[in-house]
Amino acid sequence: MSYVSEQLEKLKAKNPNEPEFIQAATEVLTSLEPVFEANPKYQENAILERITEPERVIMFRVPWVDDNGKVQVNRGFRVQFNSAIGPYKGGLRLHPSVNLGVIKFLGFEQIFKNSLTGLPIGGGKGGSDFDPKGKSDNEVMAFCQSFMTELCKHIGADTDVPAGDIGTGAREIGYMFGQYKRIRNVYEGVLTGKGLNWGGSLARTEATGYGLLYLTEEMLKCNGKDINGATVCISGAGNVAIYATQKATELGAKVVTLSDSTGWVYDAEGIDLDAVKEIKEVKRGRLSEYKNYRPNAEYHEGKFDWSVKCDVALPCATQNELNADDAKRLIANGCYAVAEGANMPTTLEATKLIQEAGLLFAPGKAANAGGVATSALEMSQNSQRLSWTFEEVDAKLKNIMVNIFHNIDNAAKKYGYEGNYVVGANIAGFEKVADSMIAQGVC
Ligand SMILES: NC(=O)C1=CN([C@@H]2O[C@H](COP(=O)(O)OP(=O)(O)OC[C@H]3O[C@@H](n4cnc5c(N)ncnc54)[C@H](O)[C@@H]3O)[C@@H](O)[C@H]2O)C=CC1
Ligand SMILES: O=C(O)CCC(=O)C(=O)O
Repeated sequence: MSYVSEQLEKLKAKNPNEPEFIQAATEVLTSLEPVFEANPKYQENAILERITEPERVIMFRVPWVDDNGKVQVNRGFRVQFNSAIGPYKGGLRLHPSVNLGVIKFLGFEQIFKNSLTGLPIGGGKGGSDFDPKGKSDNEVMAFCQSFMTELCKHIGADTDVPAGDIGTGAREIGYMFGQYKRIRNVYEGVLTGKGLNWGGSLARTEATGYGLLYLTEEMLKCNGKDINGATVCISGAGNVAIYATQKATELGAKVVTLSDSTGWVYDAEGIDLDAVKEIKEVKRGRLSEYKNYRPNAEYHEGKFDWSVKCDVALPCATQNELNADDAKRLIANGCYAVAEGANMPTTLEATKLIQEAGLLFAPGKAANAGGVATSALEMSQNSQRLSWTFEEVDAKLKNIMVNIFHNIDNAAKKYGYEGNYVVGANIAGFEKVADSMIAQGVC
């Protein structure tokens, strides 16, 4: 058994109740086999043993009082995974499915993603099993204040800088920032995704979706295809999905689907984004309302099954939302590219099928890195006490995404895996972190 396989078996035995973390680690470690064979220094320095163990896990009680005066208790997490190349950086997920294994998978992915951006940010992630859906603003504020009352002891502008993720948007970041300032008495860039009046960056809201399209556009271009004129299926209807739809449409593509946790819409004439923004960003409603705006569109209850014919598929909702059966449908329908806007939306089996069928496949840690990259640009602006224009930030974002594509393409080629961007992303993200860990000694 190879050293890498042995480490993977040990990891599985050590973390038996964390399937998402094991899934993410399996993909990364398997990709790294050729790197470990060619570079004995990584094994000698026990890099795999160290990089798969978080530097710190913080798990805490989050008590708050609901609108009926009843005490509620949630569980909070922050996994500070790796600080070799910069302060921990990564979002906070608020969703009932959150547990330690989910946050560890997200934090682990974040190490390599953040490295790929070329910016000085380490990997971390956090969140809670709190569900903001159906809660009043007052209840969301009560939760966020309680959550930050503990979290504020462990973060800081040069230590760990959280941000949004599923369930954490501008409203939640605002409440958390207010509480941090109140307790710590410092005004600093401790969170990203802040409001524009109080330290936020222009284009951060759009960044993950826009970045996904910049990378997809480059990947298609380098493989003789064009986003202009393509039919695109997108899943999700949150921050990433909305701005991916916006940029895809701007680039001349037609987006025909979106989904949320209760159902999905198919609009053959192209998604009406104003309607979606109204439903999701203003009303915080369900996609079932879409038909009120577009009577000719179809609404289907349940999970989106990727059955709509498309050229390009962009899963932008959540982990493991694109399974083997979905992949078979995409392949049968002539789809030629999949790029992940969400974190790990494609199961390992589905990824294998997609790659074996010869479709282009851009993994999330590369394709959705535009969000965290722009967060790092927000941190730079906060440090400088300056604000850049939308055009400046957007131009930097585009440049970062194009560079990421070429770096992962080159890393894949270097190790004999041309066109395998999963392997390329894992290797390109890993080398910088691993070399920094070696330079910093055993820690
Ligand atoms: N917001 C950001 O900047 C970044 C987000 N991501 C990832 O993108 C994905 C989406 O995040 P956001 O758009 O920010 O979140 P969001 O909270 O704005 O939207 C999430 C969307 O996914 C849908 N969803 C959630 N669980 C689902 C389920 N079980 N089945 C079907 N749909 C489901 C929700 O209904 C919603 O439409 C997540 O995987 C997140 O980790 C990745 C990089 C950066
Ligand atoms: O902007 C950030 O720091 C959060 C980004 C994030 O959570 C992600 O890339 O999945």
